[in-house]
Amino acid sequence: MSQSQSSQFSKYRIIGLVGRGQFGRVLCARNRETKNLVALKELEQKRFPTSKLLRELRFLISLQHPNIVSCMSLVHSKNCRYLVMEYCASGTLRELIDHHYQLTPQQCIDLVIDILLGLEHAHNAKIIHCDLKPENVLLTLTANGWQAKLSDFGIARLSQEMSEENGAGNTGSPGYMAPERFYGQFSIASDIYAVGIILYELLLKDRPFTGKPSELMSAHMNQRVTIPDLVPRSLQAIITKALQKLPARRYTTARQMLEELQAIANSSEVIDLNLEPIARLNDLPTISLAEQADLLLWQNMSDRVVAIAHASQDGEWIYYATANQLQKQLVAKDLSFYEEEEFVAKFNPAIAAIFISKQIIFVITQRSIHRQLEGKWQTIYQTNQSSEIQRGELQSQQQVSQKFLWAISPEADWIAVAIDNSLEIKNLKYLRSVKLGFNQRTIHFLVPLDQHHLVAISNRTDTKDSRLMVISRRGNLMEKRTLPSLISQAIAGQPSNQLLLVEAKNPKTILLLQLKPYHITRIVLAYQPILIASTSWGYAITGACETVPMNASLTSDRAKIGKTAIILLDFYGQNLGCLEVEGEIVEIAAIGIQSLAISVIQNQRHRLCFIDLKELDIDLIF
Ligand SMILES: Nc1ncnc2c1ncn2[C@@H]1O[C@H](COP(=O)(O)OP(=O)(O)OP(=O)(O)O)[C@@H](O)[C@H]1O
Repeated sequence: MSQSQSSQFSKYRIIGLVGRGQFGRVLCARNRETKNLVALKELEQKRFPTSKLLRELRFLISLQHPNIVSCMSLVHSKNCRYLVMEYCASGTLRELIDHHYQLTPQQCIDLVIDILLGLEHAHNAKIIHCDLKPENVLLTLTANGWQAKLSDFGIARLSQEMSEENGAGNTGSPGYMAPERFYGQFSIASDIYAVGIILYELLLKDRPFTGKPSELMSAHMNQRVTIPDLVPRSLQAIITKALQKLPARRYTTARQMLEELQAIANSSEVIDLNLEPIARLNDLPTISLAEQADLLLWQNMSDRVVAIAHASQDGEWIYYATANQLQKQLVAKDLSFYEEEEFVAKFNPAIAAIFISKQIIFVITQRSIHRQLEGKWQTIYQTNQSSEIQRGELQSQQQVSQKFLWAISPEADWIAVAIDNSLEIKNLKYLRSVKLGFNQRTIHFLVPLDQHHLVAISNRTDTKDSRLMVISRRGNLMEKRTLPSLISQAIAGQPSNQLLLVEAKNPKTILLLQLKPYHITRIVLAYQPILIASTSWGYAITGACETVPMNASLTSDRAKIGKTAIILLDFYGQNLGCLEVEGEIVEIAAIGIQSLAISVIQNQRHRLCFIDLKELDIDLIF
């Protein structure tokens, strides 16, 4: 490795800490020139003497394969050495396994096939991994699943070598270690054994052997593996062969195991395999709110509530819009009482959304007449004594079919408005604005990110992917990323830098996207999301309890909804609980930190309902 290669730490801009391993920290960084993301992995000088590390690096850099995390170089900062690696934005296979939901059998097999392809390439280059486990399999997102990439090649082997030299015995993870590894021996067959355990764990959310390291050692060496009958015989046979105690009885190459898996991957036995019951073991109970009437505060409304927002003062001031009217109402923080609603103002065209920050209430109105859009935003500055009104127009001269999109900064000092491929960001204090054009690219979603930035998302139907652009409030393009799917909804999370996106092609699938460090988690929900509210602890997502036909129009679908589910997710996408409400929820908003407000239609009656989450048996971190 040349000196110039190893001294270019400054060409990377650190974006954030991704994780910590036994060798040190892993950072997400951007190459200032190419704008590509990389992972910088700290390697302690003491643990890895430079000569040995450089020897190993020669192998690592030569290992180029789509299923192996590629290593680019070694760079030095003042205090540390870093391995520069390809960045994998969807975390590790461990995180995927630990989520509540179950992957499909096809997804499990595809991930294992990826692992075997990477292993085959390394084994052909005479490199054995030695420490294969879900923590060392990194993921990138693809259109329908993930691409698995093996990491820590060489470093694991070097670490093993260093421990042996120091008389410390074996390194490795006992849960995945083949029997011979406990005697300090390893071969291609030891990696195959670890793949067998990973396949078992992906399918069954458990490992064949668990316990303390000494118990694990004895189990790997002596105990027979039992595979539940649920797993088809063809898959059982593959796992059993990979997990033979004697290395010579296992698959002799990764290719052999891969071909057997490929042969059964599309068989009816595998396609029809229903792994859902396994995931259900971890499922949280669904709370039916009809049976818990005392936790709710219901109120009959004369009209449909189309928008809800709140401002916290001595109690919770709830603002809500019914068509052209904005009203407000004081509700006690513990929902023990509410006062009569008060009229605030009338609007024309009808209200589409309201947003409150500090004492400013934003009201967005819009209507479409003959494919011509008419829209306004209006702010009402409210204090106890007076209210001051500021108005702005959202005018479009063009014939357009889509809506205006808008994003308001958390402290309401700018508003961004997009229509088709143009974007205007208006500073509300100085009433100055910047305008941007995006050539042929239509903006489909606009999301405020923090006080200084917003995100514009554009779906590209020709390439079936979407482009995400981080734009500063002054109109500078800060960051561009491509997502491998089309998006049908996008909202900002309350920790700035997080977005929740719904995939258009996989309608039950959401993406939680973290920008610093860059991270994407794909989550499959039990229901197809309809409305999403971001809260101080995560997200509340409504979904129709009945399956909604994919090709039916939204309005006709909604008419059929008898019960609506509210799925509660934390910021990591973990399921916190599920509520079921009679009727159709047409609007949802977080009220303070522990309540939700929902607008419900049931038997053609309109109701506004407040739910006190603190009283429910749900572990929310308030
Ligand atoms: N190339 C990468 N791209 C994105 N994230 C990465 C990358 N490499 C590592 N990470 C993240 O950093 C964390 C720590 O990684 P690291 O490889 O140092 O430790 P580990 O594999 O968890 O444990 P060990 O130190 O035992 O190998 C991982 O859990 C993963 O989330």
